[in-house]
Amino acid sequence: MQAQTSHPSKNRKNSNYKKAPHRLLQSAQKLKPITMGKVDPAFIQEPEHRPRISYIEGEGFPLIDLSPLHSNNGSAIEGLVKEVGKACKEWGFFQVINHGVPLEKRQKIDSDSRKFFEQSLEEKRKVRRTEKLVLGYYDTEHTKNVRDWKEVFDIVVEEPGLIPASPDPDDKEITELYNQWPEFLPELRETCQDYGQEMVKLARKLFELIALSLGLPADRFHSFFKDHNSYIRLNHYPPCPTPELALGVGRHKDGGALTILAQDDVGGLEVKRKDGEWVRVKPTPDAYIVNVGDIIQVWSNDKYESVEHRAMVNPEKERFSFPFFFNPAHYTMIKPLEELTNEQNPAKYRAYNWGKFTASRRRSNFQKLNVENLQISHFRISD
Ligand SMILES: O=C(O)CCC(=O)C(=O)O
Ligand SMILES: [Fe+2]
Repeated sequence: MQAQTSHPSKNRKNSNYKKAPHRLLQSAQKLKPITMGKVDPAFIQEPEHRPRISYIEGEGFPLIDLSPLHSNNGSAIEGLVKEVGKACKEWGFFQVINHGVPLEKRQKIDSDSRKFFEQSLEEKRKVRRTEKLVLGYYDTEHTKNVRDWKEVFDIVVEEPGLIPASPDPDDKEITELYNQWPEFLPELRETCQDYGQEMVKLARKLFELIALSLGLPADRFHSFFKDHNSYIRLNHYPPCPTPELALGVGRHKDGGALTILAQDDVGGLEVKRKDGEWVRVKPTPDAYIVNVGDIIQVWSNDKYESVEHRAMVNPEKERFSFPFFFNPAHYTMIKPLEELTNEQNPAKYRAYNWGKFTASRRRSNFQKLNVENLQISHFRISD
């Protein structure tokens, strides 16, 4: 299937929001967003970043059938590699079907997440994230200093997760990260572990396709992920009475290597197309949404770019999504691959340490800093 860019006005749709019923207002109040009849200003986006209630559905958004991976048909695989390369270059995002992840694993994480988030705040806060315990439940995340209309639960796929204790380059201490599991839902542990293993398998296959699409050997990236530092996030976006002012997740790029997202059938993910338009990714049953993270951008020396995205909220329906963030080992130095640079196309980035990069990002989760959090652009070599 081809990635096409069609004219935005052709795909414009009205989502026809109705007034939020009182009952839903109450459920949204669990996040305590409404003070004195007004939405807490912490959630309100600057006017230029507010979502549009009428949106463009990205009809040209690439949908890639991975079935050739399960056959031994060389020319079909070649076609697939081309499709992946084109999608990475033109969108930085694509959906995959026939990916080999058993549907039951996805259904299980979906149903367990629903059970988890419907518990009282008091129960969920028993497994809440703190500065020391950085995994678990969290409902006050901010993206670019505006609060997100969501609650999340974070899990590392391989335990213990290892990250530097601080962003300070001279501090060699490594922190071990352990998952926190809720007592009221003991099966969540196995569900997430199983799902995580499936995601790792899929991510490795996708990396083989990405490597081939860059003219590299299929296994070129594998060694970076030997001690991978990947995690799963369960996202719950409650109904929001003012979806025109707030976002479930504010605009951002993913800092890791590759993200694989499962979204439910409500929809809300928007991707910034290369022409600058925000387009909505239409939910496709049992498809996964894949996006290039900042690390692929650096490895490929900007051939594939990490793209901004955000999640809209809905006045009537709650929404769930489950991103899997595939990240290399903390000790990995990220820099443009030598095979992809030469005199005409010199490296555009200085090498940086992945663990220190995440440690710096984590610190800004807990302290309101006046500076922008660390970005790959800070390592860009000026022309
Ligand atoms: O929920 C979504 O659709 C997007 C979530 C996302 O981008 C993230 O958690 O990084
Ligand atoms: Fe994201």
